[in-house]
Amino acid sequence: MYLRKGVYEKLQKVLQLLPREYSLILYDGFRPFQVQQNLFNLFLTEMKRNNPTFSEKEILDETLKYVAYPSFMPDRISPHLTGGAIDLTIGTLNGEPLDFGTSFDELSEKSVTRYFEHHPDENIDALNNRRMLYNCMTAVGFANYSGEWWHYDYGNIQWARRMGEKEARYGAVEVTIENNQVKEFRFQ
Ligand SMILES: C[C@@H](N)C(=O)N[C@H](C)C(=O)O
Repeated sequence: MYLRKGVYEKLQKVLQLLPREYSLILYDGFRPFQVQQNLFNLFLTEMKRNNPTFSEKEILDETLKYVAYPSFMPDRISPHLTGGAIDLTIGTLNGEPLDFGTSFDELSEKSVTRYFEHHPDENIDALNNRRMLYNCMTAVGFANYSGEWWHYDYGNIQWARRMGEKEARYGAVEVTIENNQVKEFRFQ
């Protein structure tokens, strides 16, 4: 997995804040454009299959809650293309994920970070675990995407907007891929 150095350093700080019996499980970091595009198409197809009565617009609007549109445009860069976005959870020291109330990437309203704040009786463990991740991540400077409890940003345009920063620190990263390996990075 590739990440911006600043993101990696902040994750080290998060590990120091977490109670000693826990670890961080990293699901996804930097994504090349092609990967974002494939993910977007996969989610769109899944959304269509799950909601056969939805209009094209409803399918698109719902899909965009769970995956960013693949874009290099500076004011709407997909966050994972910058290396400044991380999808993660908290696990035991054996790498077993704690209960966060949904699986990673679940297409469900329960994936909204604050869902259990409004439904605490449904799953108090998930509520507390989401709070633990949120508090540790925001304490070191990450900003959460409110639609997904596992997605945090640092340094990209989404982070800058949520934090009231004048500008992003990280733009998009383009890569050349050969034989499924990254051969060259180009920083915008
Ligand atoms: C696909 C999911 N893990 C994700 O990363 N969603 C956000 C919104 C994204 O694509 O940036």
